[in-house]
Amino acid sequence: MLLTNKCAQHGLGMGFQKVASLLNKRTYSWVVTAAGLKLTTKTFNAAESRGKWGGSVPLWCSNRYVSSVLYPTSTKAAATAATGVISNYNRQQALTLTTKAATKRKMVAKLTEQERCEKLQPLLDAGWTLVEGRDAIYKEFQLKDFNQAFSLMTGVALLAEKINHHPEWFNCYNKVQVTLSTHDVNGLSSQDIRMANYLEAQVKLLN
Ligand SMILES: C[C@H](O)[C@H](O)[C@H]1CNC2=NC(N)=NC(=O)C2=N1
Repeated sequence: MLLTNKCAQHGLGMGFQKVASLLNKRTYSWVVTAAGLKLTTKTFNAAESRGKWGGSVPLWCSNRYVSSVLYPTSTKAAATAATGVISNYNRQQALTLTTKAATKRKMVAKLTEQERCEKLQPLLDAGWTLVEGRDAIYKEFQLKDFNQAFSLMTGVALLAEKINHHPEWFNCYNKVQVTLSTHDVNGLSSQDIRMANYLEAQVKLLN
């Protein structure tokens, strides 16, 4: 479960990263709920939390909503900062995170204009097209037969799971129609470039 990029966009990524890196402290006084941050008197000691949940600190995330995150009392400033950010943050947005993933996950952001020139243009030259009304790219691949089409899709599926980035696609016999966009940033990101380049490379190997 990872911090979504919407959080990073609103600066929550920083707040959470700061707080997340402190989540190994011993006592807590703030709780994040799906409705936002609230004060709590709960205290955990690291030994108990480690024993009880296995990880260093429990993060109660169900599906895509944080039901509670406990902040260290000694960092009320950080929690206040996070509170401040969360209070400005549309609470209806889904957010899921873990301490490890929150600190490690590389936040993807929408492609900049420069990146679009440098990284997107070569794909457009290779036959990808911009999707009308969306910040997304599309290409139809025609393979030799269904077997080739499906082996291409298998490779993409493995990559998708590895980088946690999934295509929108349709397959009919030897055709694979692919649309790429990053839902978390509502547009194109480096993840889409990476997946498109992977597709281009795989198709070259198959043909
Ligand atoms: C919760 C999960 O990590 C996110 O929804 C991932 C999954 N796969 C994804 N795939 C795509 N194309 N865009 C995303 O923003 C995305 N986000």
